Amino acid sequence: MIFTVAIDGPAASGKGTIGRALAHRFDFAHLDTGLLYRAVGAKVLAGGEAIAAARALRPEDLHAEGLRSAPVAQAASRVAAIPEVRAALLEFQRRIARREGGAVLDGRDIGTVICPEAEAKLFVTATPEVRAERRYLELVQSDPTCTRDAVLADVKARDARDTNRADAPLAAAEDAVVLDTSEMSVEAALEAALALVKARLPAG
Ligand SMILES: Nc1ncnc2c1ncn2[C@@H]1O[C@H](COP(=O)(O)OP(=O)(O)O)[C@@H](O)[C@H]1O
Ligand SMILES: Nc1ccn([C@@H]2O[C@H](COP(=O)(O)OP(=O)(O)O)[C@@H](O)[C@H]2O)c(=O)n1
Repeated sequence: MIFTVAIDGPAASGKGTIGRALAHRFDFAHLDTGLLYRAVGAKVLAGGEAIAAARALRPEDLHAEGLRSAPVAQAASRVAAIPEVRAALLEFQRRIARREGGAVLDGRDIGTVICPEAEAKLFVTATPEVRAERRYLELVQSDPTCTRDAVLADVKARDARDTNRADAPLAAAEDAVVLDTSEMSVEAALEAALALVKARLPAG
């Protein structure tokens, strides 16, 4: 069966949490596409050139140390605005999206550009303040010097860059179901996502 769940939304809205849970539930593959841009961003921070790094990206690069850090997130959103970087990463994502056995991809442009034909599309969002608090609680564990204000500024800067770029900007597909998780528990968000996927799965 070919079945794609496309999950898009701004930073720290809960895309990955929902994506992982759905993939586990239905035994689908899961690709956190942000990791591709983070891996390219990390290579640029290490002195590489963005387009060359994107073209040379290998699956093991997605497991590199430190990809979740704030500086790598900012570098990711800068390289993500370069059309040649996006083009270099497109085929890999499409192949996974349409693989036999089902797939969940989360990112910014899955329902709009990578897989417009996805059977189920979710746009997960929350207020910048709620998202920054969630991300702060994660980041402070590995970097005790990080502050709520700095994380909120990072989230807002990245959202603005991702939304305003010309190529594949962050946007909800017209046929996406919007899930605002600002006042939703993880469990409630998962339940809503699960209901959408179940409704779209072929009967039987
Ligand atoms: N509905 C929710 N309520 C509270 N915390 C959440 C919710 N969804 C996700 N989180 C937490 O917020 C953080 C960011 O979630 P994540 O799924 O990694 O977001 P994204 O993939 O959009 O960046 C994680 O620590 C996650 O446990
Ligand atoms: N499909 C995607 C996924 C991520 N990205 C970029 O990669 C950055 C990091 O994405 P991410 O999904 O890991 O970020 P979080 O939502 O986890 O904070 C984003 O800010 C975007 O600039 C993108 O442009 N397109």
